[in-house]
Amino acid sequence: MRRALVAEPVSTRVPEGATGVLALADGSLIWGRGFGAEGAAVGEVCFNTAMTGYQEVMTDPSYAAQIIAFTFPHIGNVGANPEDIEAINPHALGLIVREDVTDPSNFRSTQGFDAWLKQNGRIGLAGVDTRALTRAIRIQGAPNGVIAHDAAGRFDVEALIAQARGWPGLEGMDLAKEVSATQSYKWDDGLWTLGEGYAAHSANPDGPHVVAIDYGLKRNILRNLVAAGARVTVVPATATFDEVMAHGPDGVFLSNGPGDPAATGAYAVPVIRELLKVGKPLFGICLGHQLLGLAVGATTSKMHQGHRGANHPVKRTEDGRVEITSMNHGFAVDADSLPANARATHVSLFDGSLAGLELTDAKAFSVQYHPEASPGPQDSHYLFERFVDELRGAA
Ligand SMILES: NC(=O)CC[C@H](N)C(=O)O
Repeated sequence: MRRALVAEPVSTRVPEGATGVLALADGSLIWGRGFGAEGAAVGEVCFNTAMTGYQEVMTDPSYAAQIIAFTFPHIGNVGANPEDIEAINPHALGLIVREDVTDPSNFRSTQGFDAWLKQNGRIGLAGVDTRALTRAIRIQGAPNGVIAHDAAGRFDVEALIAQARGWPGLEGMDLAKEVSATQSYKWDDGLWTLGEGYAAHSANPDGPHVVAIDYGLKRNILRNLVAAGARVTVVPATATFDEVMAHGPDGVFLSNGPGDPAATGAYAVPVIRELLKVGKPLFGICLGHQLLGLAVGATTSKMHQGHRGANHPVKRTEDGRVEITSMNHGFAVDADSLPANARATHVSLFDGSLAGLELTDAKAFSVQYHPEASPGPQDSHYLFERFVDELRGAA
């Protein structure tokens, strides 16, 4: 039987001063101080070990339906700003932290983190022993739970536990089409405010044309494609092969995104297979990598322990070089399921899981990690140049 996160029997009495709680499907209750928005949200509880980038993490659409425990104790102290977001809205449901969020101290801050969370309807829970929570998650896998915040300290804990138990879990869940853009758009159409340096780049009128399929994409991927010299058009997750081709792509980018790749694969894989058939060069990141794997006949599985952080070492099989990478994934392509026309290009040095693949009979490659990661590390930026340079040759 799984070990509960706190000693049994669990008391349902609200401790003095508690204004927030994490209620897990196994009946565990982790009390703390609520911040950000009030309310309750149900999802998968996972942890992230990055020391910086909490705003990027909260707005990364790949975190839809997830509640993130940050292992770094000081979160929120550089406030919030309009530049560090990976999507217009946050997608993570909430966050769990050790220390209370302090007033911001940073020249880039335009708003306190607490106010930003309130404004965006995201719930925080502070004062939690995040080390103990992380150890428990490592042992038992990412549990389902409800994060709740009520300033008056009123909680119906039985109902919260029941809600956590009733949530079906991420396996089998397609979330890509929920977070995707619903209409195509050109990245350089002024929809995004990127600052002066990027305005110059974003024109790239003669650059190769990349059509990016948005399964939940992060802005910084588009910035990196543009910085490498491409013109970029974004299409929705559910775009058909004909819709993708109507934009006249030189190459197609398969984005990151939330949920179970096998579920999203139901509509994404047939499109990717068609693209391979007509010889379109492909580059995939994270969910896009998993979908490319599925498209060539590999399988994906939910990992016991996902990878989420900014210092994950990955070995490049070609030359043994180690890249320090950012990661955020809970599923992986099963290395032993790769077909004969695919080879493993990168391997995680934490657990040996597959971190990159390349087709030997097509111009298509993908990585499980996030080369676009902002803030850093930047070891893997070369992948954007490799893709766009390849398209230049083909354009
Ligand atoms: N960042 C991503 O694209 C995540 C992919 C997938 N949802 C996973 O958790 O593995």
